[in-house]
Amino acid sequence: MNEFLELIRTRRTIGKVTDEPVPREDIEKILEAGNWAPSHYNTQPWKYFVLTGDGRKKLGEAYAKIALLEKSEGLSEEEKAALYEKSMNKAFRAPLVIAVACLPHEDEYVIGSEEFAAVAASIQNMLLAAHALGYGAIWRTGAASYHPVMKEVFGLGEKDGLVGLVYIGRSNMVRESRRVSIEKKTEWWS
Ligand SMILES: Cc1cc2nc3c(=O)[nH]c(=O)nc-3n(C[C@H](O)[C@H](O)[C@H](O)COP(=O)(O)O)c2cc1C
Repeated sequence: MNEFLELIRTRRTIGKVTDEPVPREDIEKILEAGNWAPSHYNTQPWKYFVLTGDGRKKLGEAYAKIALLEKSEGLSEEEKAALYEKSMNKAFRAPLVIAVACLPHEDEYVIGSEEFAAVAASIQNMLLAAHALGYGAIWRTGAASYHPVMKEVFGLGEKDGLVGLVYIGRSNMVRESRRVSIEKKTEWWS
């Protein structure tokens, strides 16, 4: 148990990883961890898109299309091409990208925000599993991940949404992180 608590404590957001491919059996372990997250009414509203190799191209094209739509005003053709390439490369920052979407259940008793909370729990499980397996991982979002183009690329419906793009790979990167003390975050009522 102490080991598990240590794992939670030592997980860090790692944005720089090598190109070394992640074996399928490790990917499946990470997905399995995600799939065991809790969800109200056990709706399990998550959907995973596993992007490796050229499978990352569609994500790159989405980043590039969004960048051109949002940032290309006033740019020369050469600058637009550079912006396209830079944005496309974002999808290739790790050998494995797992896009995690929330597909909220339609039943009227299901609360939409809880569905997204459940998917966040699923992502945290995946980050911990990746860390346990010795990988570096980062949960990325940013304006592009909520853009209609991104939704279209992943075939998401109106009420669905991308909750995170989880980039995973081997890394030697060491990062420190800080937390506000639990005393400042906690009221004890007894
Ligand atoms: C919803 C969400 C979105 C995030 N998006 C990004 C992101 O786009 N880029 C990034 O560098 N980190 C992103 N992060 C990671 C946070 O920056 C990171 O968790 C925080 O700085 C604390 O660092 P630690 O995870 O190493 O403790 C995101 C985290 C969450 C929960």
